[in-house]
Amino acid sequence: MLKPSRLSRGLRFASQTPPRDTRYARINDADLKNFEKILGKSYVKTEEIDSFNKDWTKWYSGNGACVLLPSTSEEISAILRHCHERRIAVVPQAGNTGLVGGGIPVHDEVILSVRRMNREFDFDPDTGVLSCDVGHVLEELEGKVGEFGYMMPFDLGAKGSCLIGGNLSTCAGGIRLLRYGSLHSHLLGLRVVLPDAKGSLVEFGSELRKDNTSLHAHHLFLGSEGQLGVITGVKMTCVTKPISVQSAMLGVNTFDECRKILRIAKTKLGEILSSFELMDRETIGVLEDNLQFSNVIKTNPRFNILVETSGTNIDHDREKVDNFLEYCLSERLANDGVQAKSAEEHRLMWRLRESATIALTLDGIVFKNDFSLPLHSFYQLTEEVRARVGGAAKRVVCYGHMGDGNSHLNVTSTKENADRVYKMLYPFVYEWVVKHGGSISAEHGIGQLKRPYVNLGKSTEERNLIRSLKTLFDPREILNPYKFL
Ligand SMILES: O=C(O)CC[C@@H](O)C(=O)O
Ligand SMILES: [Zn+2]
Repeated sequence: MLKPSRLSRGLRFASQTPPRDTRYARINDADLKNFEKILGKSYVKTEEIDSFNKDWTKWYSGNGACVLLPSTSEEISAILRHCHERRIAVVPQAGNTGLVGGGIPVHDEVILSVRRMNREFDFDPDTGVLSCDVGHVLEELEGKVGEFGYMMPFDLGAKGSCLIGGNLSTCAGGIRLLRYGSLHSHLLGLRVVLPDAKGSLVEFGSELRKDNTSLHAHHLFLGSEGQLGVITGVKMTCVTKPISVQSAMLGVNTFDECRKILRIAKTKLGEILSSFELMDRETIGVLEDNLQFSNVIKTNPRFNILVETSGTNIDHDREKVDNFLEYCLSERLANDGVQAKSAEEHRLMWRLRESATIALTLDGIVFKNDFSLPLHSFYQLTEEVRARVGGAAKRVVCYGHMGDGNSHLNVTSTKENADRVYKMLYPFVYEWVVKHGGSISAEHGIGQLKRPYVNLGKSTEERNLIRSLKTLFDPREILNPYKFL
């Protein structure tokens, strides 16, 4: 029934695919029968499961033996109880929009999809607290809380297909983090099924904003990439929807000036600043070449900066943005600055920023990176990489959430040059980032891509503690094996 083992592409480049762990049982007919008993026949899939076994970029692919599609926490509990007893490895999967292969099996792990976990939805418009199952699509939640005058406190390019469960387990960041903080700032409680002998269903936290009656253990699950338990429900705060959203784009000649502009944005736009995004000229190049988009700024600048404000008074916010732009232009920090005067202009600015990922997938093999870096070395790495890979790569582009120090350095190459480029990049970039006080995963997670490098810069004490936590939650290590824990 199972296809022969294949290597996933990301790991092939890393040439460190961990071998299949023989402690894990292979699925047999009796297991499938039991899953069918728990879920019903239609929700245990063994055929046409390619879309679950591969990520959307086709970079990772596994041989998951079957896909299970539960719709309640009780069903997940029964599944994990069985998998614990038989020691069957399980990969929890949400919307499958990740970029590091965290929700894709490495070998024949059972895929536990939370797509059907979308019954519960409850929203309190007084407190802004959302309680829901984890299978809701982010954009749908945005629409639902929008009816009450609220919005989700984060926004991602993948919002049309990513699920809130995946957002939580990767601790997704996105373009509004600068204003509203990370998911940790909004998480109040979680319902989790543990992979223990009972398939324990545990409610962590509460729906209270202030609750110091226990350890805030629910925060451990944010960014744990489904390795401690399966999150099935969340209680979190939403934020009020802004009445006025303004966008502006600036053309800038040097990265030093971009840093100065960020400081000015913080002081001049203050409480309404919600995004500060960067795109270098090479990013605009890939958008022009592969998607035929054109830059909103016509001075062919070295950098494009996209600033967004979210506030409650259109006239007041526009005036603030005008003053900010005027200041940057008069101080010659920017060579051009445009404020979006219509919804269409706003859309065109954001289309540029949000389409970079797609434009790159049309460029060949893409080596993706997601670093947090201190601002003084934020762009230095891109320049060093450009000099290092020389003509071997097709493009070296940098864009990202400069306002919170998150750079997406992407390198593309032809198929023929891919191995060469890979060797020039890794581990060089990871070591560089750690040496300069950065993080090798700002918001995309570790997944399969960075697993071999996850211990860089981490102390033995920290690693040992984290290992013991894993064993505590998942004594037979069945949840998302071959990943960073
Ligand atoms: O494509 C990337 O590298 C980044 C994707 C996403 O995090 C973004 O900020 O657009
Ligand atoms: Zn990002």
